[in-house]
Amino acid sequence: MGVGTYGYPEEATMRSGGGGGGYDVPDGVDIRGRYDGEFARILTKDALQFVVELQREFRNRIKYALECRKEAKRRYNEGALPGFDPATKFIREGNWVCAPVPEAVADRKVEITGPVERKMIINALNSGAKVFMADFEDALSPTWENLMRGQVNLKDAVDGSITFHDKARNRVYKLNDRNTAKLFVRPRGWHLPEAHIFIDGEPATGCLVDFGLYFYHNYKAFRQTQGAGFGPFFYLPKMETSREAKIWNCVFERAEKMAGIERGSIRATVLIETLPAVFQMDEILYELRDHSVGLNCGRWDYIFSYVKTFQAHPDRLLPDRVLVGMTQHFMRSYSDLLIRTCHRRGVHAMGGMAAQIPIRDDPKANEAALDLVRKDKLREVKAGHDGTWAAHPGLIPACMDIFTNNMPPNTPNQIQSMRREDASTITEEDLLQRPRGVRTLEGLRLNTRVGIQYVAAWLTGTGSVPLYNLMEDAATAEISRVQNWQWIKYGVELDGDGLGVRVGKELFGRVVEEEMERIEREVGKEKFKKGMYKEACRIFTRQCTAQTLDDFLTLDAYNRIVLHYPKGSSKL
Ligand SMILES: CC(=O)SCCNC(=O)CCNC(=O)[C@H](O)C(C)(C)COP(=O)(O)OP(=O)(O)OC[C@H]1O[C@@H](n2cnc3c(N)ncnc32)[C@H](O)[C@@H]1OP(=O)(O)O
Ligand SMILES: O=CC(=O)O
Ligand SMILES: [Mg+2]
Repeated sequence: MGVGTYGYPEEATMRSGGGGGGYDVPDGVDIRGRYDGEFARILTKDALQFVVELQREFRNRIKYALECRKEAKRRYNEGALPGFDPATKFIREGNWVCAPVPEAVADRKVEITGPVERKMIINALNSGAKVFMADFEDALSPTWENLMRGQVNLKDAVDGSITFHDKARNRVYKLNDRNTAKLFVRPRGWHLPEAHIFIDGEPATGCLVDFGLYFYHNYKAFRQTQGAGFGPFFYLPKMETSREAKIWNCVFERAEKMAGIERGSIRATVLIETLPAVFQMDEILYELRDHSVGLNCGRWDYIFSYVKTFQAHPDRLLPDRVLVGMTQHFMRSYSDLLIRTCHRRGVHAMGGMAAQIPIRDDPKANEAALDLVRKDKLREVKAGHDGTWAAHPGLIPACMDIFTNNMPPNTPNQIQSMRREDASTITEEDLLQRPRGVRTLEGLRLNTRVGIQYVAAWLTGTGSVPLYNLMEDAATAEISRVQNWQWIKYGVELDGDGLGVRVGKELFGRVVEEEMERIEREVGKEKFKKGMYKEACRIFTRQCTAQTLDDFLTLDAYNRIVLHYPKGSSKL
């Protein structure tokens, strides 16, 4: 059987036909995802028309921005280093500030994150965190079911009607009457297509679908109930340049015009999570200055991006993944410069995610994990961050205590009090400094064990998982993948365990075999057989041993989760 653009069977593509099997669509739209009465509440003709308008207006600029990424990659691969752009020095040195932070989101001491799953949305909004970042990105496997259910869930959450009945435990979940977290939504990155919705004969841009449908259905209720006249609020992932931020700014302006609301109503926090973007923080804020509520240290993707950017630089190999933390000089410099930049421009400097999660069955290990989280948060608040991320409700009290007790009393943030002028001396060399540490066989094994299990979960519709007592999502899995690739490509010596062995395809092949056996032992034969472990192993192994590094793990794996109507209703 032939394979279509995204690797799915052509037969399915051809049989899908226009009209999306029941959805009422505007001209130029072909819905190829499964029909569902609930999804039809979201995929209304008007909402789709808005997405179509965004797609038509911005598709060429998005394509151009992605071409620019390729061009930058070519330069880095030829030996260039990312750095500050002399042409935009006037922006970095100018005295402009962003629009004032809306009162509704002035206090962001702890933000919980999680996929747009129904029970988790309720738990997160009730969790006591100041903000909930509902995720279509790192924490979500973008199956048609997950995306559309996610939109339904968010709509119900914004209008306050969301409930969930856990039949197994006979427990009903609903929102607290008061003090629910403020909702931010993170759409996918620019690079991901939405292959279940075709517009003018090509897949829609994933993030325009996520943004467009959410905005269209929720802006009115959101501004009344959550934003005090502002919002909706967003997190924007994986950008590399201010050119990309400018597109988002125009998308926001377009949305505000469509809705007839004031310019600057929509607000967004940009994740600084690529190496090129750390040199563009002022420029990114400048483009979004009327729509900004700050920047966030997306530390996991940032580490991934360090490897990716330096894929052709064998002198910048990473040590074991567990050793690349926020105390490495390049990571600390990135966080310090982000704080200084944000506070100078009058917006939040948000911290990132500690990977530890509660360990239920081992109080001692649980206390040790909590201690690591506390240390990480203490470092963040003392450095000047205005808030941080928690992956699990069980971590919120500890994070909240640390941020509350280490900020000036009764202040929602430290934008004014922690200027961090000392960070103005941070240089390109500081931001690029090679991470220190050793490489071990256990590091290679752990990357492999975690990477395969993560991909297996992702292929079956789960985008964030607990593995070995840590939170794993697309960003952490990317580190495992690219680090293996880098070590194999350059035949690095494992210098940390006294073995002196060099990594090559043969050693990696043995590691994969042994780790697959271990995974089977750990998850049990039944689950192993029923799960997608073998498929995940094929994808992960191919990517780790490829001659040239794939840009994203999830772009390749996405081919495996696209299901076109009427080929078969969803198995996920
Ligand atoms: C790099 C980045 O981008 S980081 C941001 C993206 N990543 C994330 O958002 C990860 C979010 N966290 C999670 O997905 C989960 O916490 C995991 C997968 C790490 C752990 O999940 P589990 O082991 O299932 O958690 P656990 O069983 O301890 O959950 C206990 C309860 O807490 C709830 N819970 C756990 N995490 C969350 C969360 N992030 N938000 C809301 N509720 C949560 C569960 O729903 C469960 O509720 P219940 O008791 O009512 O049934
Ligand atoms: O999105 C957050 C990250 O660390 O990556
Ligand atoms: Mg990320």
